[in-house]
Amino acid sequence: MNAVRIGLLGLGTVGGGTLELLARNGDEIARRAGRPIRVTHASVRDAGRPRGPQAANVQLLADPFELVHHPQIDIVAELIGGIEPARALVLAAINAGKHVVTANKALIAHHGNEIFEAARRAGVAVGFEAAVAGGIPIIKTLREGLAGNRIQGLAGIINGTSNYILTQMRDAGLDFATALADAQRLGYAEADPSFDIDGVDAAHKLSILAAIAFGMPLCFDQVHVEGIRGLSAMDVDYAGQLGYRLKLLGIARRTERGVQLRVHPTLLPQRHLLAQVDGVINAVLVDSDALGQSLYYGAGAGAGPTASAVVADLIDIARALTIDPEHRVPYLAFHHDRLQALPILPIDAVETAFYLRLTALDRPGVLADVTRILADQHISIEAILQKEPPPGESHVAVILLTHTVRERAVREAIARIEALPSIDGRVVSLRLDHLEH
Ligand SMILES: NC(=O)C1=CN([C@@H]2O[C@H](COP(=O)(O)OP(=O)(O)OC[C@H]3O[C@@H](n4cnc5c(N)ncnc54)[C@H](O)[C@@H]3O)[C@@H](O)[C@H]2O)C=CC1
Ligand SMILES: N[C@@H](CC=O)C(=O)O
Ligand code: NA
Repeated sequence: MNAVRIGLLGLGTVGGGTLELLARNGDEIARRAGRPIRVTHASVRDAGRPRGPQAANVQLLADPFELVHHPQIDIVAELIGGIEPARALVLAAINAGKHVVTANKALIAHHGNEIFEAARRAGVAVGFEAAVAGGIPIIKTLREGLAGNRIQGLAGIINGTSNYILTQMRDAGLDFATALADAQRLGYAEADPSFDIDGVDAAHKLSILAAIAFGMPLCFDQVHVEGIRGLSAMDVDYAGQLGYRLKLLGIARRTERGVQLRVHPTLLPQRHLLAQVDGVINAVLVDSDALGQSLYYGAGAGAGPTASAVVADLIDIARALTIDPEHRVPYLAFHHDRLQALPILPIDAVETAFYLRLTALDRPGVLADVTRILADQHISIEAILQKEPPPGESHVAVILLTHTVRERAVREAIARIEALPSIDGRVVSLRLDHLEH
């Protein structure tokens, strides 16, 4: 049978890994797909850069638009990243009748609705498994493996770079900047690493997961986003002393009042499976009614793991080339005309437990003032840790863990606590979750 011909846009970490994997496992891939899958063309920004031996038989095109219109290409793999020109290239490929595979979560989160609509009109397929949690087949799992379930929620570590940084800070005592530089060197970070550390990349991925899990259009703009940039080693340490670990979580949960969509650092009990997920590894915990809780774990970034997902999509499309497009698995798992625009809860209305760290004058009565304010807001306390002041210091660190409470109540309490003359500076607040539902 004729080979399926691939045009690669970008030969960086993921493009290079894809080329390498297709070459390494070519025979088995052909047996699975029913025909060989061959990269025939690639478009790169720097044509003069030396490429590996796998690129020897690949024709390099300077103009990526020439590639997407090339008559001898069946599937275009967009692996350059960013919004433009990626969006224009993907839409041009679709309109030229090409199938598309992309690892670009920013593109799908912002323009997925438009891209899927264009693909539906053109009768072509768009694969984006690599866009969420790298090599973990989480999109296939939600769309196909759990298709019989009602999915109530999911929580995941879905940014490898920030998890790598948190792990290196905790275990190797590295500072933030050194750990980030390592993640960049290892090919985990985005071209603009602020996307990783400010939670934006995780929010891109969360919006994709939520759309697929709940059957709603993509709504990235409604995700509440906080990253790890402001975390201090002190809070990582205190969390540990209280039996918790800090992780950047993406959480999507259906409640009676609306859908929670949020990315923020979260304290997790040390014994929780997600608390054990370290380094570049990602994991997604899914709550669904028939199966119960299930956990998906694996490398969330890097050349090989991401190529694993890209190549799986290429094989899926190669297998489906003979199938009527109307009968393919829907992009967002639910039929496109059956998506529901569910209300998204503002973060003020979300209920969760909290870790609060305050710097207080070491004087009788201060703690009583604080607990009175919390009681006024109906916030009950689960644990208190008070550190001895260092010699000569007049202030102590006090850490409070609360029971579950409405976010608005905590914000009001924090404002009143910060106004107390006996409290120094800002109150550090981090959400805490046992993820038991
Ligand atoms: N690195 C990783 O672990 C993962 C990356 N991704 C996504 O995969 C995509 C690619 O990421 P990486 O390979 O890490 O980036 P990269 O920066 O290593 O590679 C991108 C390549 O595209 C080339 N490029 C940029 N603009 C171009 C243009 N107009 N025409 C042709 N080539 C162009 C660049 O020269 C570069 O070689 C991004 O969307 C990223 O978010 C997804 C999952 C994991
Ligand atoms: N920068 C991302 C790459 C994979 O999506 C990450 O660190 O997870
Ligand atoms: Na994936």
